[in-house]
Amino acid sequence: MKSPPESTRRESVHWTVRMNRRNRSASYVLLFVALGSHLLTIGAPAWGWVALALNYLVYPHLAYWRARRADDQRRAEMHNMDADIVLAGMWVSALGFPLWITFILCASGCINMVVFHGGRGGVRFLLNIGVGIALVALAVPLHWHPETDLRTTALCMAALGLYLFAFARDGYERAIAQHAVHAQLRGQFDEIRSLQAQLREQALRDPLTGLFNRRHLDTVLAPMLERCASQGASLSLLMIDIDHFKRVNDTHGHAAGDAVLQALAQLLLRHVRPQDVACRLGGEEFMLVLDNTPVAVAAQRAQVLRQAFEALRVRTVECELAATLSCGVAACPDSSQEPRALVVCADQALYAAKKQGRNRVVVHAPQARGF
Ligand SMILES: Nc1nc2c(ncn2[C@@H]2O[C@H](COP(=O)(O)OP(=O)(O)OP(=O)(O)O)[C@@H](O)[C@H]2O)c(=O)[nH]1
Repeated sequence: MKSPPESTRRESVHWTVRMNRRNRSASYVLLFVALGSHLLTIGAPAWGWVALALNYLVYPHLAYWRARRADDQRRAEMHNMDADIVLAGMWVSALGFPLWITFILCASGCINMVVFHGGRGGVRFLLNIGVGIALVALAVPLHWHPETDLRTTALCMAALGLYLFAFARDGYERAIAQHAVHAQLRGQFDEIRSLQAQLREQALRDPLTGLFNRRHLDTVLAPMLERCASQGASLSLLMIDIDHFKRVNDTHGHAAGDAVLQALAQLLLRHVRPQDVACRLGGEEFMLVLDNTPVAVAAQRAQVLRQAFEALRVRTVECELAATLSCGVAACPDSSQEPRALVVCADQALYAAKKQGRNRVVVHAPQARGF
């Protein structure tokens, strides 16, 4: 993979590098004071002070500089943390394992490792501290000098307290930031879900009339028929077509035709029950699925609809329109129990209604009945 250009690399600093720089610089000043107090007590030679200044005042900046320049900044920062602990191991062993100093260096190093590596971080900490001790042991014999004076002990306590405070504050800030991101994601997720629901609804609706479309009919008809069959109930289809609709368009324009289609859709919605399904199949063709309705009742309802539409006046800006409809009725189980066949039966009945002069209801049956 191509690494980002030098300028971009400089500007974007990984959050681990940024956070550790701040924490390392601050806590290392505290450690400089605490360890300096101990060096003062034991009368350390000049090179001890130089090493202390290099490690606790200069090294944090070198570590940051190195990680920031790295191609993989996070990885480089993890190596910095390894180096922190190796150096801590060298200090505690060189000083004869003073208990308080050993405790604060080990506690802070171990916490860091576990936070970034989980349980394995504990093992990594032990390996690194062991390497530090071993390096010193290779150079000088190890000795045992566990005591620190009161001043150094108090400074160690203060340094550890401040380190833990800074650490906890970082954890708090990260938790707050994560909470904000989580809330934002939840908001976006809810929005996506509501858009999906809208899309699903739109995919099933005819945009002009708001009625269901043929796709929805195909989805619901088979299960409705199955339920009726299992309950021994009837289900009726009303296939409705506006008569001479082309004339409406040709005479009054497409917008007037649309108004008639919408008026019929409203009429159908006023006449259906919640369990019925009203669809626009396309053009000027509509379908009503009347749940749990025997054919005779369906024919009566179709007749009521036909009359209501005939009496309806559709007002547009330019004119007032009237139209009629023809309707074919087919019922389950009378005509068929199979969805497609039942639709074909209703279509045949509609065709018969048109053929018989329009503005009428025809029921599909072995002996077709007209009204
Ligand atoms: N305004 C409008 N017209 C439409 C729409 N969809 C289809 N049409 C028109 O509906 C008309 C249907 O005409 P035909 O299929 O010949 O039927 P018809 O004139 O109603 O004649 P019959 O059904 O035999 O009584 C055509 O002129 C189509 O252009 C629509 O969404 N809006």
